[in-house]
Amino acid sequence: MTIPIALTIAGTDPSGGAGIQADLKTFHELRVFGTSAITAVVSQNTCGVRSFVDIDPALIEDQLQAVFEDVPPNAVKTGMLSIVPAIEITAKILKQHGVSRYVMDPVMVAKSGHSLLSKEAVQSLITMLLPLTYVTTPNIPEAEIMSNMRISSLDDMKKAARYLVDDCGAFACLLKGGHMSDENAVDVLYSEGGFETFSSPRIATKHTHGTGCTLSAAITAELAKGKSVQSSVETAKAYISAAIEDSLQIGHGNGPTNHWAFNDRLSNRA
Ligand SMILES: Nc1ncnc2c1ncn2[C@@H]1O[C@H](COP(=O)(O)OP(=O)(O)O)[C@@H](O)[C@H]1O
Ligand SMILES: Cc1ncc(COP(=O)(O)OP(=O)(O)O)c(N)n1
Repeated sequence: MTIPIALTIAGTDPSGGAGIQADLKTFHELRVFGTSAITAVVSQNTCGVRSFVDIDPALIEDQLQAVFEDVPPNAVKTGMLSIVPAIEITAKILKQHGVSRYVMDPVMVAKSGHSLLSKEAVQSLITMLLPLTYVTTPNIPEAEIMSNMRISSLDDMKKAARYLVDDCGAFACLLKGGHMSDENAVDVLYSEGGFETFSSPRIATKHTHGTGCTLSAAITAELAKGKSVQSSVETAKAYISAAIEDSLQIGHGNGPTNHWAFNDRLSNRA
């Protein structure tokens, strides 16, 4: 039996809702062997980010080489990269190992408002990593910064997604609509010259900590199994929708999503 392996390169969340912790839970639930390289140790919980320390770039590189030499991943995702050297090293390793199934979640600011990416690093994300990206998953504020466009409608989302692919070199862009206020949460996928939308009822809850991390990890897990971009996004959208619908009232702030919900629904259907 071939075991699909996914790698997440990201920061931590000791309270378990976002970052590396959310990614590994998602890989596990989708039956993919999860590996990780830590870029920053972040002190945060459901109430917000308190502080973080960037990991020495040489140690990020060493973690990545340790994974690639021993348990080479079928797909890779990045979350919080925070500083330019972390981006440079990631780009170098992705190229060195010929990684094609790479998902870039351009993490910039946590929901609590704390910046997780330095200002200088935004441009490096665009010039060094977007051209290597198979699927990028910006939310609306991230897509506005990356495309330098104002996004307030579905048409604007389409324009920005097209720009990140046609002008910046990603293979596909899933622009997430979680920050809009429509009745449905609509995400727009642009790839190979075509658009597809993925819609789910907007759930009235404040417990959405880690939704972006979880969605991009689910896409990565499905890509690691060899699924197409469209199929991976479809499964990931079902995973995050169930996880938000059954989200957990843990902690005093924005609680985490529920990683059991997707498989619970599948087993109830069986
Ligand atoms: N209240 C909600 N109800 C249903 N789906 C949501 C809700 N909020 C976000 N989503 C979905 O969760 C995923 C993450 O979206 P978003 O919140 O935009 O990302 P981020 O966490 O990076 O800010 C997307 O698929 C989005 O459509
Ligand atoms: C270490 C780390 N990485 C990313 C995030 C942002 O996660 P996201 O899924 O966008 O969820 P919120 O934090 O915005 O709720 C993070 N918080 N920590």
